[in-house]
Order: sequence, then C-alpha cells, then structure tokens
Amino acid sequence: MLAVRLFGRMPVGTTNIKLTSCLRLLAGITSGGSVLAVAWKHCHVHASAPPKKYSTKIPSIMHQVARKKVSSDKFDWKIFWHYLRPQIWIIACATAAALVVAYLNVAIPLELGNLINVVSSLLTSSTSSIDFKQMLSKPTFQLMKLYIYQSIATFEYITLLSIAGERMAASIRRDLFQNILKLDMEFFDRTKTGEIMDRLTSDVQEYKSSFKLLISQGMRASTQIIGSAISLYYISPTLAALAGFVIPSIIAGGTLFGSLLRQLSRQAQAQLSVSTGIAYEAISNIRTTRAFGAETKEYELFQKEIDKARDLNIRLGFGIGIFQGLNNLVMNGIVLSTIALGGQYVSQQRLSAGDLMAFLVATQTIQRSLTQISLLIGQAIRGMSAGARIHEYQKLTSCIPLQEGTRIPYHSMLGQVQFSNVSFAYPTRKQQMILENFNFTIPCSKTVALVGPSGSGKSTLCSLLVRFYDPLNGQITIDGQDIRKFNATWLRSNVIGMINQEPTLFSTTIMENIRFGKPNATDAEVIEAAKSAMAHDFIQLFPDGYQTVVGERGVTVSGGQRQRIAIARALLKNPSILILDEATSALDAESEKQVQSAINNVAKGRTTIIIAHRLSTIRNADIIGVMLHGKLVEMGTHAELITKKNGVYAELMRIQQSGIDIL
Ligand SMILES: Nc1ncnc2c1ncn2[C@@H]1O[C@H](COP(=O)(O)OP(=O)(O)OP(=O)(O)O)[C@@H](O)[C@H]1O
Repeated sequence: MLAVRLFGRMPVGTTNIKLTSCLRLLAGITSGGSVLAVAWKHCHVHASAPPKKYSTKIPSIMHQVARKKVSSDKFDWKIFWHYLRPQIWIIACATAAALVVAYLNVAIPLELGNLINVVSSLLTSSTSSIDFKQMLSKPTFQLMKLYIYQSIATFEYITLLSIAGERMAASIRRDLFQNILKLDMEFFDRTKTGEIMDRLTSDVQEYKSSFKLLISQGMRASTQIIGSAISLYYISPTLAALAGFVIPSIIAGGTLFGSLLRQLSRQAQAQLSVSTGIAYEAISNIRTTRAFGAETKEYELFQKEIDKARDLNIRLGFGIGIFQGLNNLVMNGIVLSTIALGGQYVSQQRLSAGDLMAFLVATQTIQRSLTQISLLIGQAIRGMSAGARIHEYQKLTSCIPLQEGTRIPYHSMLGQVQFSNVSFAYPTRKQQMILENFNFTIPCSKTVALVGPSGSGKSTLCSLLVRFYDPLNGQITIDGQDIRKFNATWLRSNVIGMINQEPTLFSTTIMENIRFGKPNATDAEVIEAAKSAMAHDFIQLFPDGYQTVVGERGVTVSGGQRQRIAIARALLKNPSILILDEATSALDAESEKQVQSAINNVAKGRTTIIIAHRLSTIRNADIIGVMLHGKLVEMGTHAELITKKNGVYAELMRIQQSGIDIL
C-alpha cells in the first residue's frame, strides 16, 4: 500500500504508475528467488558437511571413488516399499498438502494481479476513501486467505514428511544395524568399519533427505511449472512463448555452471576430509604421536593438507561470486525485458498492469521450480545410490545363523572339546590353508596350553571353537556334539568364555562392563566374579568403585586391570570352557603375576584353553600342545616336552630363554 501511495505522488502518466508499481512490488519478490540461491545452498551444504570417515590417511577421496561404483540400478523397490508402506497415509496427506501449496503458489500471483488491477484502477479514478477501502478489501481478504491456507499447508506437509521420513530412517537404521550385527566375521574381515558406519549414518541420511525432497520439492516444483505455464499462456500467449524459450536456456546454463561449482565443492570437501583424517589419526593415537615426538610432523602434515583445502575453498568462493553476480544480472535483465515488453503491451491496452505483475511472478515461480528440479535430479540419483548401498547390506545373510540350533542346559556340559580332521582357510584368503586335517582333543576340566610361533594357527583354533568361522572340512565337537548343531548365540554367551590379548571395554562403568557377560546378573554376582578374577580389590580402591567409568576402550585403567575386568566379565557367565588368547602377553611382570593368579583361580574345574606366549603362563597347564604351520607337532606336559631336546618346544624355550618373550 505504501508503495502504491509513493507511486501516486510521482509526476508520471497512468501507464508509468502501473509499471513502476509492478516493478517495486517485484523488487521484493525477485530478491529471494534466484537460481543461485538454490545452487549456492547446495554448494554450501557440500562444503560444510562433516567429513565422512577417518580410517586411513587418504580415506575420503578413495572412499568417494568406491561409493560412486555402487549404482542406483541395484535399488530394491521391494525393500523401499517395505519401509514406505507403514507410512503411506502420512505420506499421502503430506503429498496432498504439498500439492495444495503448489496450487496456491500458482493462484497467489493471479490474485496479486487482481489486487494490482484494483489498486491501479482506483488510483486513476476519483473514488472516495470509503469506496477505495471497500473495493480493496475483497481482493486483499481473498489474498490473505490464500496466504493463510498456504502457510497451513506448508506446515502440514513439512511436519508430516518429517514424521514419515524420520520413522522410515529410524526403521532402516534399526534393521540395518540388526542385520550387520548378525553378519559373519568374513564380512567384517572384508569391510572397513568406516564404510559400515557410513551406511548407517550418512547413507541413510542421504536416502531420507532425497526421499523427502522428491516428495516435497519435486511434486511442488512440477505442479508449479505446469500451473504457472498455464497462467502465463492465459495472460499472454506471446510473452509466454518468449519466456518458454529464454527461461529453460538460462536454467540450462545455470545448471552447468552450478555443477562445475558442485564439483569444486566436492573436491574441497574431500580435501578437508583428508586433513581431518590426519588430525583424527594423530589425536586418536596421541600416545604414539607423543611417544615418537611426532607432534611437529603431524602438524606440518595437517597444515599442508589444510592449506590445499583453503585454496580450493577460496576458488569455490570466487566461482560462487561470479555465479551470483552473473545470476543477478541475468535475472534482473529478464525482469527488465519483461517489463519493457510487457509495458508496451500495457500501453497498447493488450495487457493490464495486474496481468503484467502476475506474469512476472509466474515467470519467477517457473525459474525457481526448474532450478529445483535440475538439482533434484542429482539428488534423486544420489538418494537412489545411497538406497542401493543400504539395500546391499540389508540383503546380506550370514552362513552362521545366530539363533538357529539347539540349546541344552549348559551346566550339564562337561566341556570336552575335540577337533577331528579340521581343515580351514579364511574366507578372505581361501588359497592359504591354515589348518589341514587337524586333530586335537581337549579333555574336560583340564587346562590346555597352545604354544607355537606367530602365525601357526593358535588363535584360529579358538575362532573356530566359538564359531566365528566354520571349518571347510571335519568337525569340532563339545561333549561329542558337533558345535554346528548348537545355537551360536547360546554357545557364545553360555558355554564358552573368551578373553583376548587386548580385551575391549566399553566406555561405561566397571559394573556395566562386567555385567556385559550376563546382562541379568545382580550386583552381588558381578562382585563375586570380580573377586574370582582378582579385580575386586583394585576396583574398590577407585574413588567411584564399581561405578568408575573406564573411558573409551578402557583407557583409564591399566592393561592388567583391564585384563582382570575382562576375565570377570567372561567368568560371570560361568562358562564350561574358558579361552584365554594371549591374555598376559602384553603385560609387565607384576601385572602378569596378578592376572596369572586370576587365571589359575578361574581355570579350576573348567576346561581352559590358554594360548601362551610366555613359559610362565603354561607351566601349570595339564597339557601343552605345540603348533607349527597349522599342525599339532608335539603334545604332553611341560615335564614331558622338555625332555625332547630337539623338539619344537625345546627350540621355543631356547628362544624364550635368550630373552625374547614370544614363544
Ligand atoms: N581374519 C583373517 N583373515 C585372513 N587371514 C587371517 C586372519 N586371521 C589370521 N589370519 C592368518 O592365519 C594365520 C594364522 O593366524 P593366527 O592368528 O591363528 O596365528 P597365531 O598362532 O595365533 O599367531 P600369533 O601368535 O601371532 O597371534 C596367519 O597366517 C594369519 O595371517
């Protein structure tokens, strides 16, 4: 209204008044609707997105190459439908609301045109101020109604889409995580952790965003294009034909330029990820960095990469600057040309001022919608590729099912283990046989130590016993029953307890870490297990006792303490078979002594397999098995084996006695 009054004071003719008022109104409308606004937003999103992974020094570039290889043709519509179906009504309502918004976006300019027509006709006629208000009130009220409907429908479709999208994303993440947890060890041997995390996080995010954008912006933009094109045609077929030629050409140019900028943005992002990867490695391995005095080297490495990222980002900013400048020029040029041409039509009474106004707004709507669609095509491809990557993991199945097979009352198990003619090669290295026709019997309730040079297959035996892998041939039995008959989860959580050389603790309290072995254990049971593992005394000395939080991967407790917590954790389930895989090899003499007494304590009365690197660990073993190249070459008690002066065991002892710890 203020703008119209201002025009009214200007000493120009009617036509001029109409044109200038249109221009003024448009100044507000065009400022937010440029091609660049969308392109810039897109670039910006890329440039500021958090780095995806850090697992290697050049992870992101390599990773992006790998990611591109997964094409959208593996997108599984059945899986998509599975997640879409529960949300279908919400999505239908959201779609309807988005279409209403699109319709209103087309209708509003026309109504705005009517209002301008009324205003301009009032300005040229001698109407009283009461009539003036009355004549204006109808189109104003009508327009207000449309604005209100538009905002309600906008709120509705955004909220509904967000509900549907988030529900779908949460279900996908939940199912994906569940499926990943069930997969065979082979999958984890083959796949980088960073890649798995990417599927769970950024791929689901991309998938969800694309889906939401396609429904909201895609539907809206296409409807707006059709609706606005019809409006243009009705307002002026000649001007419409001209716009139909000019606008798509400009959008095509803008899209090309935009894609160059996006490419640059991706490079800058990849470069930033490289530098972040360096920082991540240095910080996550700060002890190694510090121990080697490598701070300066890491800093220089980081600086070099960050400088490259800076240069790329400056180039990107330069490109965006040119783009924005050109874009403003072109867009304003279009407005100006339309007004110039339209103005002539208005002066020839072939077009009203309101129609010209409506025409300009509809043109802007088409521009914006076409730009959105050109970006959405890229987004759809990215979304489908992300979907294909997710579906790929969702369709993976495991050869060793977690929950099939029998469960028997585990306290009735004696724990006699037998390997009969077992042959095995790791799935990722099929050509290298680790075990061939391997035979070994471990009597129940005895402590058996496995020794042998590094790589002889000791840990592999344990991995087979807990069914991380199944043998290629032969069988492994517990109390005479093939372990493949048993429910794998039951076997691992009840029958066999395993403690690794470097056991992982979770960053929670000691109480919860021990309880991990038996989730329903009482506090008293946890404390009992800790006492048996000789962990109770040191835990009690901590100010927070069992409530002490051990930090990420248990870094706030010593190696020996970590081992004893892990032993308590394994012990809590009271397993019939206990496996200690080099449980003391990483410890100093004092810690080793403490852990060793804990082991001796817990080994009593159950089958215990100790993979040993130190003689002190195995002296008390009932049987010592000596492994060489995947074969059991000697077996007996310590006393028996040392009598074989030329045996492998004797050789290993000589190495040990010469000061090298590892047998
Ligand atoms: N996940 C795996 N995928 C492929 N090969 C593997 C895998 N784990 C181990 N190997 C290979 O299997 C062989 C036996 O390894 P294993 O860990 O059983 O030996 P080990 O006797 O326990 O050695 P160490 O005493 O050094 O721990 C080695 O050649 C090793 O490289």
